[in-house]
Amino acid sequence: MNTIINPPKTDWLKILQRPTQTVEAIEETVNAIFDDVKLNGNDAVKRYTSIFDGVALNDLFVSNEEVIEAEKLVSNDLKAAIQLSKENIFKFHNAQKTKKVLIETTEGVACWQEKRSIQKVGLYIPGGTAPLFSSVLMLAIPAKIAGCREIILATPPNKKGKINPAIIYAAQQCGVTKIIKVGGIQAIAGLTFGTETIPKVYKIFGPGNQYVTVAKQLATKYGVAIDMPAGPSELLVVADETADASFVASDLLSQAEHGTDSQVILVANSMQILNEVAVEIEKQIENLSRKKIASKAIENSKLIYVETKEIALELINEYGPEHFIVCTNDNDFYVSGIENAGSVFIGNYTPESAGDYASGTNHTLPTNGYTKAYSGVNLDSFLKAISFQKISKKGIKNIGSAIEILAEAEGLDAHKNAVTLRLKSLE
Ligand SMILES: NC(=O)c1ccc[n+]([C@@H]2O[C@H](COP(=O)([O-])OP(=O)(O)OC[C@H]3O[C@@H](n4cnc5c(N)ncnc54)[C@H](O)[C@@H]3O)[C@@H](O)[C@H]2O)c1
Ligand SMILES: N[C@H](CO)Cc1c[nH]c[nH+]1
Ligand SMILES: [Zn+2]
Repeated sequence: MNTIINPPKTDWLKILQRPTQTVEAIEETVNAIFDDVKLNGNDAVKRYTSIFDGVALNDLFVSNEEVIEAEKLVSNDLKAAIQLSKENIFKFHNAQKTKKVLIETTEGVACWQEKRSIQKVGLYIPGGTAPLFSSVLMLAIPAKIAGCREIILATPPNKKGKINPAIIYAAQQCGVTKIIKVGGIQAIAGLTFGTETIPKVYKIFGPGNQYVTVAKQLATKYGVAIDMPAGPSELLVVADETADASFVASDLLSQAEHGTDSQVILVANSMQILNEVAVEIEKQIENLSRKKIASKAIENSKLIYVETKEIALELINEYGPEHFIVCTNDNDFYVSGIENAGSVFIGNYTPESAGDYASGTNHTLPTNGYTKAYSGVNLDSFLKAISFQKISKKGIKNIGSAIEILAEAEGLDAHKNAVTLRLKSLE
């Protein structure tokens, strides 16, 4: 891990660069696969599954037999843990329901807003290096609360053409309509264009590696909406001498183990905690089953010392981390000052893993600096807001002449006439 002391502001951009590839670097591959899937449907989807996942599939869908088998393969302990996680995610997302907003803007002019669900949604569940069944809960639970009608889940198969039973079980528990055994760019292409058997959806959700993330971004060219670019995991911890170095190191490693292109950063006002965390990382990494992946990610990672908390906060907002842990003697300063972050974890006893699995918040979050403009997945991600207005005779008299003047000033006679005719009818 690189230690950087008091970097000048002019260096921040370079220091805070993500290790992921750019859209430009992956675009060509995505475009070629999109064109092929658009033209050749399932044949192309199967061909790319064979190239990238090393398996020749006959059927792209999880069968009823596989659903029954999955239920038997998941242990009771795991089922109970899934249940607790499901309940907390449900509570937090159900509480996000909003009431109809209604207001009379001028006497006789009623305006209101109501939410409606997006009817067909595609959920991408990563499965390349770890079967992220927790992401099923994070996406399918709010989709169901919102009232989405068709919930199509796509996830890569293993070399035997199977999906991890916990993914199937979680999907079943959360009311997913269909599971497609397809991952990567070909899955996003299938959900974007539809094939002989894969339904075309209106919005695609979910995290994934850089290929999946770029494919989602390019899918928007074809009229499909996406939740956000949710790529390789990131974590930034701000800590001082009140933090526990072993806790901080464990948190940094928890996100480093996701992928070689994950990035973790420690910002500190104390050289002591910085050094202690570095030692702890070396120690703890030895016992990880994904040591190789975590070590590679740690190479992309930084320990940054800055003089003051004000400088620390400015740097953190410039980076805009997906996950932000605050462990200092003045947590309120960071909590009230944070502008750009996906999800914030406060205090020594709030590990990032809690948000990944069971606190109730959503773990599908913007990465790569997109926290500056995007929210993480929440109930509203699965809803659209429709506005309504109803104007009475009194109402049109009240606002009619203003509309006429505005329409005339824009040179739009027909707009003006639509009001003038009504006002005349009321004379
Ligand atoms: N931001 C978030 O909210 C969030 C949440 C969970 C996970 N993640 C991230 O999701 C990612 C999961 O990645 P993963 O790889 O394990 O699973 P994945 O399912 O995203 O990707 C696997 C697929 O990538 C495709 N692929 C692999 N190499 C390719 C290549 N060279 N060219 C074209 N396609 C290729 C294959 O089709 C494969 O099925 C990690 O980076 C993790 O950090 C992010
Ligand atoms: N930390 C990931 C989001 O970046 C989500 C996850 C799923 N499982 C474990 N972690
Ligand atoms: Zn995680």
